[in-house]
Amino acid sequence: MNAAGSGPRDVSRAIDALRRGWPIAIHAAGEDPLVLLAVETADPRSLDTFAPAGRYPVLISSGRAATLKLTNQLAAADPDLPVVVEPAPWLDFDTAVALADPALDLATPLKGPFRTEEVDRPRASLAAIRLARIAGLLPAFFIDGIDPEVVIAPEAIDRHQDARTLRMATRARLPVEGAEDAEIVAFRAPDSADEHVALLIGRPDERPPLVRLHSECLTGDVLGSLKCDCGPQLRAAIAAIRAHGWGILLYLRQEGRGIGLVNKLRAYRLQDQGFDTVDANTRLGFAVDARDFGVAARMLDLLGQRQVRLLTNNPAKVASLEAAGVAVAERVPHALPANPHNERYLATKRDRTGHQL
Ligand SMILES: Nc1nc2c(ncn2[C@@H]2O[C@H](COP(=O)(O)OP(=O)(O)OP(=O)(O)O)[C@@H](O)[C@H]2O)c(=O)[nH]1
Ligand SMILES: [Zn+2]
Repeated sequence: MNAAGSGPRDVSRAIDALRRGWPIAIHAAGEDPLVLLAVETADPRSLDTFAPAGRYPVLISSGRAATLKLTNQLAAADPDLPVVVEPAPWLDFDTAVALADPALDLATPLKGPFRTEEVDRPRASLAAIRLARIAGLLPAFFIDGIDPEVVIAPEAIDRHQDARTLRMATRARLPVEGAEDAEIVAFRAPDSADEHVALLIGRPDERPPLVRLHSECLTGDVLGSLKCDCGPQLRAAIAAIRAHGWGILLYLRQEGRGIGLVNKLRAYRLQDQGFDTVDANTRLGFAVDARDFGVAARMLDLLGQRQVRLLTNNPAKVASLEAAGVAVAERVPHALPANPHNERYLATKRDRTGHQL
């Protein structure tokens, strides 16, 4: 096996490989390499090439394992660690897909029984689950197959996600509805495809800016989805900043609270089956909120702002921005009227994720 790649570019290669259905390995210091093939992008042929002897344990996230009631054999295990499902004659490709993808949980009972074991390469396993999220894939892998070309270290993923590499790319005037004097500033990091933008509204004065951190929501922002409150919040933020006199709207490319568009739509499909927004994320195997507001702090820093008034109902956003070095002088509530389609979503945010609505 090649030496573990250490540059962030290797992470881009690893993400690309996983999305194409090619194996990669994660090699943490002091552990054996963990060879991975993403279940979502594998097919029976690539699995056969990956594991010619037909032995392929499956690595799934802790949340997914708990959903499938596969954690009870692991009494002493760390509840946050991913879980390995041991090979079994009935663990064929389709069954592995059913382990990975909750879409059919209610329709087809899972074959079994399955034996699970604690991961013996905890750092690489955690990094694998993280990488799946960054790649927008389901967090489940066939493991221990043939040596792949791309090998990365967990630290390379940290560096890949490091907000300090973000730079201003360009800026221009952008008159928008509700703020005709706005200016847009685009930010880019060398190793990430995410292009974040800031909308600067009004003329700075001695007061801290009114700031909104808006996480991308294609369905709400662009298509007018009524399932969430994003679209109205986006427009109301521009109006509130204008009314305050000046401020900044950060449009962060953190679709689906950081799990990506496809995984968010998978969560919506689970919500169609009756699960709420919190349980849907857990069933998929993700954290309830996978966002990192370090990017927002870095953007504010590059714009010369270290103290803000923050438009949000989410105290976790305030805490995470402060942890990243931006002082929040005041939290300004940003609640909008509910509609029949987002009533339950807003109630879940209030009751389960601490939103002050
Ligand atoms: N995973 C997932 N993401 C969702 C769902 N509904 C909306 N989102 C995403 O949640 C994000 C919107 O959250 P925000 O409005 O920025 O933040 P918040 O945590 O609700 O806090 P506020 O600042 O009070 O609005 C966007 O990235 C949406 O795509 C859902 O059901 N599941
Ligand atoms: Zn939304």
